[in-house]
Amino acid sequence: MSEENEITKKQDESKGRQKSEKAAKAKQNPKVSTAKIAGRINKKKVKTTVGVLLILLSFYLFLSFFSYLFNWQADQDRVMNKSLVEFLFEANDEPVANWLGKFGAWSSHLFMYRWFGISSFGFCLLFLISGFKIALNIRLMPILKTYGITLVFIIWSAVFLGFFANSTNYLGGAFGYQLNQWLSLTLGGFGSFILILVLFYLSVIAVLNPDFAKLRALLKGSKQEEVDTGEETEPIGNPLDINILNPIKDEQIKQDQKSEAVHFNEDEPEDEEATEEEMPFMVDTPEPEDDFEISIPVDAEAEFGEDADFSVAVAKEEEPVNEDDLDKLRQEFGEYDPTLDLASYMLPPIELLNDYGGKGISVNKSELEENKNKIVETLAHYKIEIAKIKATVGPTVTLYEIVPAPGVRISKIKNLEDDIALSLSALGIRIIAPIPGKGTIGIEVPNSSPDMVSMRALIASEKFQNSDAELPVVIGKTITNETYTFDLTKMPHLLVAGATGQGKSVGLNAILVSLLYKKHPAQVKFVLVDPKKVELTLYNKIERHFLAKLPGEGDAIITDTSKVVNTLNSLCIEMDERYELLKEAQCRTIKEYNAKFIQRRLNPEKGHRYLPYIVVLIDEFADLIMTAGKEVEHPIARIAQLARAIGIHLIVATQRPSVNVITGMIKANFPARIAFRVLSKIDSRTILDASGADQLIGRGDMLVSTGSDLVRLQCGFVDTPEVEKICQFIGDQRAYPEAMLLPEYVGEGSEGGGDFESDELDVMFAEAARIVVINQQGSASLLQRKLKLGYNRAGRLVDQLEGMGIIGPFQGSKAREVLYSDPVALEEYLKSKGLS
Ligand SMILES: Nc1ncnc2c1ncn2[C@@H]1O[C@H](COP(=O)(O)OP(=O)(O)OP(=O)(O)O)[C@@H](O)[C@H]1O
Repeated sequence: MSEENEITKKQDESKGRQKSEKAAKAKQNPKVSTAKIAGRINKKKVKTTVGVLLILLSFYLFLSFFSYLFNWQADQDRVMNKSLVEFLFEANDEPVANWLGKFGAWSSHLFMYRWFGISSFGFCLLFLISGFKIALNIRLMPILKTYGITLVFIIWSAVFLGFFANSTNYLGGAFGYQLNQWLSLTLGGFGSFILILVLFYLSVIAVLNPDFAKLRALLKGSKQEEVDTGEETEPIGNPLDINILNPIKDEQIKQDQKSEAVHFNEDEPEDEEATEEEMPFMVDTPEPEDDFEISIPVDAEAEFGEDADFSVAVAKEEEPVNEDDLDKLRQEFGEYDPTLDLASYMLPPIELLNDYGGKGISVNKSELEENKNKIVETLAHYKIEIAKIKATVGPTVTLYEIVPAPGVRISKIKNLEDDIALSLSALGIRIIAPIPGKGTIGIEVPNSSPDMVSMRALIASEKFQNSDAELPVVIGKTITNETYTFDLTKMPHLLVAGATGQGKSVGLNAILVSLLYKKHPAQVKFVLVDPKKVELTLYNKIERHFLAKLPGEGDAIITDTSKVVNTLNSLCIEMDERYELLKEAQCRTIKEYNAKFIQRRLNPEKGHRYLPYIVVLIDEFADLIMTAGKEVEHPIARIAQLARAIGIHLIVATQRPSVNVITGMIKANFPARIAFRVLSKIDSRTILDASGADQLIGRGDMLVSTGSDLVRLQCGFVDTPEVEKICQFIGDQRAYPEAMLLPEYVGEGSEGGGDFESDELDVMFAEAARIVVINQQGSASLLQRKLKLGYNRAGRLVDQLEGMGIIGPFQGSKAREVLYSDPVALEEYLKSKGLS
């Protein structure tokens, strides 16, 4: 009891000291304190106030203008030629006729008579939309566009109406009337009228930018061909106007709040032998994030719809093109926009995610004090003196940063690492000696009541929303409560390990959800491998938007080992094809290639296409290696070695990070690794090349290694129902006709089928042979399409065509050679075999 009192007393004293010190500091440094005061003025409150005032002003002006239309004659004498002050404070006590009093009479006279006449009503609209945007972050209309159109309309209609006025009045206001007077002196009445009409025409062109090509085409009675997406075609906006990829961007995002240090015992030690009580000790308490506000503009679709119909069929309309023609194309159509096929696609709104950690980080001071004392005691036991100790409270773990007393060697502490951990004997203690980049030693101790980090807060964080990464991923929060994001393209592959139940699946969902919140279906595709058959099934709903699969496969999510082998080999073919395309385009990376394609500098007639990133996620890799061994290891190693430049990225997860699963070859190609809690030090070393993952506390506590440094994070939590809602939201939107098809891969067993007897041949053999020869292309996917066959039957037909000498053997990424160039010769051959 007395001990407790003493601690409380000390804390009070330290608080008192803290306050007086802060006051002293503020006096010494007035600049800092002014900045602090300014910081306290909540920007949001100022914005809300300004916005509400604008909305009220718009209603006030609207009513006063409206009243002016009926009462202007009654008030005009009193308002005429008076300044606001003169009018408000005139001796006359009689009320004015305007419904909104003297100020209403004066302001409506100003706008309607002295300025722009009746078109001044347009200002009410401008104040209203600005007010809504500033106060409530609601975009009633596209702001810039509305401003442009309204201001042009106000000026033009004032001039137009002024043309018909005999004196200054509320039609065109003084502006419209005077301008007309001057114009008719300069150009004459008729000339002015023509000029006004010309101005109208120019304004329409400048503001609305109508599509004259389409008008011309309509007049000629010919319609442009429209892009065939296999579904109902929607009006497609001008690609240059579209910014559907970042609907959250200009929404208000609350920033991560910076850590604020709470100091205990801030006095510097008076003598070298600082006692335990006098030890300088600070606690860093990262403040919880405010409730974030985020809304997705619901009018995104409407905006695109407003634009002129933009039907692009570049490849079909133009003959094979050279560079000059491509330039012409670019000028005519603007840049290519890969998202146009699904122009109305909307990113999932943040409301689909739950807010778990709303209350923020809780600090238990007595727990902190207790842990600090234990650390100091333990170190004293090993004769290690401490100059300073500081605690940073994170969501699940508190980091005690120790500055050893002068003369104490860090290596001494490092050598005693295990003993110290044993003495502190708390679960999940990790010692970092020294903390890289600092001369301090870190001891991480789990909090007794950990806080959850919700995915919602991570997605809404400024860092993620403003990330310009190609494949941005937000996965968790660091110990200092900072949001941790990374670009998957830079990793460029990820190895994820963790014992069962430690948060691996949640982590994988967090990665996928991050990408779904930032990317359009045209930009990224997922290949999902789920041998457990239950973890990833939720993503079935987004098959036609985001998934890629082998031709002829029913389900896009792969659960069968043999299909994994085929898919990985197919990805190798895709990789080779992409390298070929990059080589032809003289680009080094997919980013450069796509940029060139968007600028229409690559010819689709030559096989160039926009290349989406492909993220391959393999859950339970150990299971695969056990069943398929080298068959999967080989293509995975190939992709891992080569695929970074062409946009294929692997995320491989496993429960058992043993050396026969994570082999040297795999490890060498996966520099970035994520470890959730594992069961042994050996597992930790296998995955991270360092211990530490065995000391994590589970439930999303994890270590991320990016080659050079190791960061401890608390993984963002996203529950299955949330993922389901996100997939449902995406799945309900318009989709591509089918999942992205990967290149066809015919397994080794089915190569070089040998000769066939004619009664063994498929009944569609002759038909298939004709299709192959007419198209001069020997592929199963062609037969599948033309004959509407399943993948297996088309594959068998290809074998038979090869066996009968109509097409050549399988050549990896290249199409098979067709050995008959002439349909007549083929018919003769078929006749000779009795097949025609
Ligand atoms: N980031 C997190 N924050 C809070 N709790 C978490 C977090 N991640 C996981 N958990 C808790 O741990 C439980 C197990 O997580 P998860 O299903 O991801 O484990 P797992 O490692 O994938 O297990 P398995 O390999 O058996 O599927 C979750 O149901 C949840 O209660």
